[in-house]
Amino acid sequence: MVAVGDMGYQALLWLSFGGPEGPDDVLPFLENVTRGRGVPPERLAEVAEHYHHFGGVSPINRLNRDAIGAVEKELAAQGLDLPVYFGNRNWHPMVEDTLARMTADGVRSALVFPTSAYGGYSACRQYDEDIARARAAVGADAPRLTKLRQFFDHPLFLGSFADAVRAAHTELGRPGGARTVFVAHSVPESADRAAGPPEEGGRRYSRQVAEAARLVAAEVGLERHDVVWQSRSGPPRVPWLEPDIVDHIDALHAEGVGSVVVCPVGFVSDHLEVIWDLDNEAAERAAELGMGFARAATPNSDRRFADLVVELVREHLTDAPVRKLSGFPAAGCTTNGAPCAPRCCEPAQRPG
Ligand SMILES: CC1=C(CCC(=O)O)c2cc3nc(cc4[nH]c(cc5[nH]c(cc1n2)c(C)c5CCC(=O)O)c(CCC(=O)O)c4C)C(CCC(=O)O)=C3C
Ligand SMILES: [Fe+2]
Repeated sequence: MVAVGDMGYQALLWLSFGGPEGPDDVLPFLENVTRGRGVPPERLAEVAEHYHHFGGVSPINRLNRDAIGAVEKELAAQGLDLPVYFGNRNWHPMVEDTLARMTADGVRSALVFPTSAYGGYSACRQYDEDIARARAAVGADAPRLTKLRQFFDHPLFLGSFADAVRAAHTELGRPGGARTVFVAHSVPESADRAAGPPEEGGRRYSRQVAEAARLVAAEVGLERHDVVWQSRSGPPRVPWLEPDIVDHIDALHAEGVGSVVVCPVGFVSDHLEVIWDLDNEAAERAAELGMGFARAATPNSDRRFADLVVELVREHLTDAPVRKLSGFPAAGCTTNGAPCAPRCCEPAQRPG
């Protein structure tokens, strides 16, 4: 075993979104997610119903625990002695509590794996805010926390989506006959414009999503593909990234497209927004229109996901080459919650 502590890090903190684990958790969880964000009460009630449809349990915590188990095995297999801790932004185990435990266990410096591959406020900068908030809650003894970089263009991340898209086409059984549609979480137009350092011209989130989709499409050898969005929230008068996946299925039907493969390239696991908005709503619309529908799996279920995390860790421990397939700048790796660059992905001014 290599004592990674000798290299300056004593732990890996797995930092995720969090989700309810029973009916009584749903409302307090949603209040944590939306505090101060101007999400209308009608939208909250609607989303609460999605959770109650599954008994008030989001799969996200279980998926994270499964993935952590796989990463622990892979770290051990590669001879790296690095304990993994789990903390969330919005639900238990809360990152503040996890960081307090890490501090009590004597951790002085840790790496952080955020369960989002992309830049932008919700996908990157808000995890920096979580890190800063947890350190402030712990106080002067808080460990130094170094977040791993954005991995939307990593060959292991894109490779598992490429295999999943191929498998979904096989499942549909219409080789070359189905349109492939990549989908990511919508964000407000204003948030996307503010994504990235201002001198890069904004839109880091939507440009990275489009680039990830392009790279997967190229690896699969797709003739054409589309990039669309899901799960918009916020007041209707505020513009968000469009088109929405369900509207897009209507548009494809009108164009004469007979079947679709939907690939949730914006996410790492089959959490509630994937199983509700895609497997439920989008699949239902396709069925109503008589269209074929298959949804590509997310990387969490692929054993390469653990390899990806360990490879990102290794970038910090050795001079291992940084593997990335896009020409976009590597970003997101910062310490103690600092932004990637001045004014990078600044949070929008929110009502209230
Ligand atoms: C870019 C992005 C990602 C991908 C990056 C990443 O993975 O981090 C993501 C992931 C997720 N979003 C999730 C759940 C929710 N997101 C909400 C609300 C919002 N998401 C936004 C953006 C994103 N969200 C935004 C701009 C809002 C509006 C409010 C605000 O400005 O913050 C709401 C409130 C209700 C609603 O308005 O829909 C819920 C319940 C879950 C957990 C699902 C589960 O429980 O399994 C996950 C992984
Ligand atoms: Fe979200």
